[in-house]
Amino acid sequence: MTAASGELLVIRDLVVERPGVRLLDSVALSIGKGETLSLVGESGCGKSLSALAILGLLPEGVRHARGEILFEDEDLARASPRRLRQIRGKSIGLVMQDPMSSLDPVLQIGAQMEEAIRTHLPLSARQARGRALELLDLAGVPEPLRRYGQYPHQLSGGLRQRVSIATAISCTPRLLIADEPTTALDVTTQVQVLDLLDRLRRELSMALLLITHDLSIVARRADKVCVMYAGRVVERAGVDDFFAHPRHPYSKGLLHSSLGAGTPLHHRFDRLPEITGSIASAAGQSGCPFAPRCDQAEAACGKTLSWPGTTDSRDHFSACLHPNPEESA
Ligand SMILES: Nc1ncnc2c1ncn2[C@@H]1O[C@H](COP(=O)(O)OP(=O)(O)OP(=O)(O)O)[C@@H](O)[C@H]1O
Repeated sequence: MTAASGELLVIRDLVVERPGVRLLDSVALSIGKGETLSLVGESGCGKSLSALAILGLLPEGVRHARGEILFEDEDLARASPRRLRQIRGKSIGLVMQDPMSSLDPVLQIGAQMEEAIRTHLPLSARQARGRALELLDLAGVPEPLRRYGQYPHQLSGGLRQRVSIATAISCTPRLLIADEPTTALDVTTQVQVLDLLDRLRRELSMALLLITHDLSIVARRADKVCVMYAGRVVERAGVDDFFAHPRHPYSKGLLHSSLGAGTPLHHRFDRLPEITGSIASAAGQSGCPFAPRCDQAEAACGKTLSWPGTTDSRDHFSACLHPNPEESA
């Protein structure tokens, strides 16, 4: 997993902390050009913080302690605030769960899009207006001219999310980070917004980092998946391989608890246990963070702080001491 292999983004050994607490621990992942990587895991496992670390937007009091974030071979973890401002919005776009938090409620849609566009592109006001209307159209916003003069509260949730997507892609970024982009939307609108992201990814040759807790979205939309637990990546794989041969006990539990009877993804999860207990704030603590909830845990699991995990021949990584039964057979 090197930047030289043509990957767009390579994160290695990323550690993020607040005083006395390690929030992200040895996070490693990579996204190829034009690829969709899904980051999954339950609430508080570090998905959003990983995205914020990429963008150089860690919250106050939270700091990057170690590791590289290579974007097109440039280490963003060591980039200046000025350089990060150039990259954000231009080379890397961000779409958040609640469009109201990225849209300014007192500014007309068009005005805020123009502002975002002119921050990065040397366009006149007239050209920026043309570009904004083009982007609204590209993002499937009906009657772009009318919407242009409206305020965010005058739009439905789905339309607001389309506007924030249109703004995020205004400079044709190479990477779009979408943090739970459909969680606040009804089911039909969710599908439309995911379809839109997929279409834009293909048309603009963008890579997509799709943060979600919904494995059915991962199955349908992603090329690769990265499962996080308590600030660590516990499993990383191509999507087909992940659903056919999940390796980490946490992933297996996650699959089991999220797949209803009759879900056609894979039959083998019928035998897997529910995940009991709750996520431990265990990042950085001694031993496997999942051990307290794992039915395979044994004494060794509590003593393996620096367990590096294993990567099999299909580039499928799992941070578990126990091989799958089929691997050890
Ligand atoms: N501003 C902050 N200051 C201190 N700790 C924070 C801050 N934001 C997040 N954290 C901590 O970092 C850890 C990871 O949080 P993060 O928001 O990345 O989780 P998440 O997986 O995105 O969860 P969710 O699905 O609920 O959004 C949590 O333990 C959280 O309490």
